[in-house]
Amino acid sequence: MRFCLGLTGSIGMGKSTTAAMFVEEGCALWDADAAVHRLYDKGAAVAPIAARFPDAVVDGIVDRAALKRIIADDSAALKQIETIVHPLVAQDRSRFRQSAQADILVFDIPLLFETGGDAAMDAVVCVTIPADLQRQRVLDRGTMSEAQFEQIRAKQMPNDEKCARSDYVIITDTLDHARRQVHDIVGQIRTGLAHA
Ligand SMILES: CC(C)(COP(=O)(O)OP(=O)(O)OC[C@H]1O[C@@H](n2cnc3c(N)ncnc32)[C@H](O)[C@@H]1O)[C@@H](O)C(=O)NCCC(=O)NCCS
Ligand SMILES: Nc1ncnc2c1ncn2[C@@H]1O[C@H](COP(=O)(O)OP(=O)(O)OP(=O)(O)O)[C@@H](O)[C@H]1O
Repeated sequence: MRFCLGLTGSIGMGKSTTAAMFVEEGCALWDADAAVHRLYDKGAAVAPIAARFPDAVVDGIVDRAALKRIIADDSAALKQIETIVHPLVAQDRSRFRQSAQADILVFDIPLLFETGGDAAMDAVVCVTIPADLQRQRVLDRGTMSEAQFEQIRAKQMPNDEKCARSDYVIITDTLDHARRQVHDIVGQIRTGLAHA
C-alpha cells in the first residue's frame, strides 16, 4: 500500500523546506507550485492565459511579474487564472500518483483545503509559525511587496483552521526541530504501513 500525505500551510510557512526533509526520508514528492512553473514555461497553461491576458505572456512563457501586476490591478484576475490553472495542475498530480515509486507520496499543495484536495489524502500535515515570523520570512525573500503578500494571505484559509483540520502539525521554527518532527511522522506512517 502507498500512503498519500498532503503537505500544506499558508504562504511562507515552510512547505518547500519541509517537503525537502520528507524527500531526505525517502518519500516521493509532488509540488503544486513546481507544477504551475512547468505549465507556465511553454506548458499547457500558456495558450489559455494568453487568450485571456495577452500581456502576461512573453516569448511563449507566462511572465509571473506581469501576472502579479494584473492581479494587483484587477481583483477578479486571480480567480480567472485559477480556473485555467487548477484543472491542469490536477492532471499533472494524477500522472504523478500513477507513476511514483515510494511507500509514502508527499503532495506539497498550498491550497489543499481550499480546493478540497484533502479528500484524496490518507493524512494531512500543516506547517506553521507565528504570523509575524511568516510575514518577515516572505518579505525577506524580496519577491513580493507587502500588499501582494496581504492579498494572497487574505485569500487563504486562516492558519488556525488549517492546523485544526490537519492530522499532524509541524512547527518550522528551526531546521533541526522541523527535521525531527518529519522523522517522527514518517516513522509513525511506516509503522502503520508495516501493520496494514
Ligand atoms: C500569483 C502568482 C503569479 C505569484 O507568483 P510568485 O512566483 O511570486 O509566487 P509563487 O507562485 O511561488 O507563490 C507563492 C505562494 O503564494 C501562494 N499562492 C499562489 N497562488 C495562490 C492562489 N491562487 N491563492 C492563494 N494563494 C496562492 C502559495 O502559498 C504559494 O506557495 C502565482 O502564484 C500564480 O500564478 N498563482 C495562480 C496559480 C495558483 O493558484 N497556484 C497555487 C498552487 S495550485
Ligand atoms: N524549519 C525552518 N527553520 C528555519 N527557517 C525555515 C524553516 N522552514 C522554512 N524556513 C524559511 O522560511 C522561508 C519560507 O520557507 P519556504 O519557502 O519553505 O515556505 P513555503 O511555505 O514553501 O512558501 P510559499 O508558500 O511562498 O511557497 C524560507 O526563507 C526558509 O528558509
